Amino acid sequence: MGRSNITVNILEVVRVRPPPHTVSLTLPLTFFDLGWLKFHPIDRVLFYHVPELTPSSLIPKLKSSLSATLLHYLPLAGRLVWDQTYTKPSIVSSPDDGVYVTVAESNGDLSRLAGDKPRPATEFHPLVPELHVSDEMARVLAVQITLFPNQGFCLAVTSHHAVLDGKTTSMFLKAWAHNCKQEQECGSRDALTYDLIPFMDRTVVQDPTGIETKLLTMWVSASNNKRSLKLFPSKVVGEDVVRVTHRLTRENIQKLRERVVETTRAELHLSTFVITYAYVITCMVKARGGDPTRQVCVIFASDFRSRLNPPLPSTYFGNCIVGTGDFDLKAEPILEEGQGLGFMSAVESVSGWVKGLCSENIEKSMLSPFEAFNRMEPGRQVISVSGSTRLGIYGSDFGWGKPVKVEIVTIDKDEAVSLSESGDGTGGVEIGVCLKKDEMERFGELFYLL
Ligand SMILES: CC(C)(COP(=O)(O)OP(=O)(O)OC[C@H]1O[C@@H](n2cnc3c(N)ncnc32)[C@H](O)[C@@H]1OP(=O)(O)O)[C@@H](O)C(=O)NCCC(=O)NCCSC(=O)CC(=O)O
Repeated sequence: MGRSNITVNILEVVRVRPPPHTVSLTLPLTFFDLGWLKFHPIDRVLFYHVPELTPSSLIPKLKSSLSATLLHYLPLAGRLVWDQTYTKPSIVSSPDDGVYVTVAESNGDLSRLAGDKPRPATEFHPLVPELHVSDEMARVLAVQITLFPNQGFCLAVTSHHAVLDGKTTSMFLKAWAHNCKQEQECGSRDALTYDLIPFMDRTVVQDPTGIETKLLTMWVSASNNKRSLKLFPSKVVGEDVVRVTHRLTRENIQKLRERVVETTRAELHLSTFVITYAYVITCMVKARGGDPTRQVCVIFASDFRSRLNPPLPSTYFGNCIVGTGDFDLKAEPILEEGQGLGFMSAVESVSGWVKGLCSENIEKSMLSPFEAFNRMEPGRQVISVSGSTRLGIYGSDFGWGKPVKVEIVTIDKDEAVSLSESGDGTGGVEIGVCLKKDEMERFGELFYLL
């Protein structure tokens, strides 16, 4: 693979504001948001293949449609603030705020970057913008547009995880894409459809047991009794880490599902997500190998909008996700050889976690990571999911067609895998994986044994 000679030159950094006369806004964080306060931002890159595109036809349209979209998504133009006199952080947005947009140009090969084959993980880093974060203030969203002359462009969105979950980010991207496409096709914009207009009333989030206060106490004590928005330090991604996209077709998933049904009479939840994640966990644990008595941390986030009683609107803006899984899962049953025993064990675990999702467990799920991550031995394998199989991210057509590929860049920081519905709309799943090269080779060999 060799060292990369891709260059990315920054042409400009501009602040895109909402339309004039927009009001100021303050939106407090809820306990769902607070759980993610110090987690690294999520960097997504959407690649578009448009060889005939010129910068003058792309950049002004993306900027003006972003401005129009911010009218509905005002918190994204703003800042997260937490000074020493506020009990909890809030998002504030004033008319002078805006989203920083970086415009860049690259000599890279878009088809290769947007392909599936092994690529150095670090090659994606110059494509994503920085999100400014200090003790008192954090930007909420940053955007980078990188042009690949005669090939197309990529759009990177870096979002603060205490403000946006996957559902909110995908809703915003679809709204922005809708506005941009309309502007090109009709020279004007239709109103956003109901499903793209965010619902911002925070009073619908109930917290009868005071999860918010407990989380705030933990964050303050984790920062030497200071109120600080500083993020946890991120792991440096080595040059030996590669990014690969693996795919399961709808038929592959069905074949795996039948294998489970033939093996057990247990009533399992055999959704696309359960089969896919169990398969990925099996390959990850086997690719790492090692001491069979070791423990593995396996987690994923679930969307609780429809799981709360009463449910929240599906368009609720902010985080409404809860982490689930097992911090101390035994590797041994997953490492079992023969008759797909390891896979069966992983399916039973993931199925059990999904079936067990209920609002009564929210407090435990929100608070337990603090204790668990403090006591885990260094180097424990941690498997987690970024994105999801039903966010519809490939629907983000800004007027130049659907993205040819979407990557979640930040999975390389914490050995997460990214999941998304396959871009071709055939019901398969795309799985983004970042591992050291030798471990990735073992993962690939196991994955394609199917
Ligand atoms: C917990 C889950 C992952 C479990 O998924 P499952 O698919 O197993 O379970 P489920 O009950 O939702 O769906 C089971 C079956 O119901 C049907 N079904 C359910 N919802 C559907 C929908 N919207 N459209 C079509 N079918 C649907 C399907 O037939 C599916 O089976 P079948 O699948 O076989 O057709 C999911 O419910 C969930 O919450 N997903 C969203 C997670 C999320 O938001 N992640 C992002 C975290 S934030 C993050 O990571 C950062 C970021 O992204 O920026």
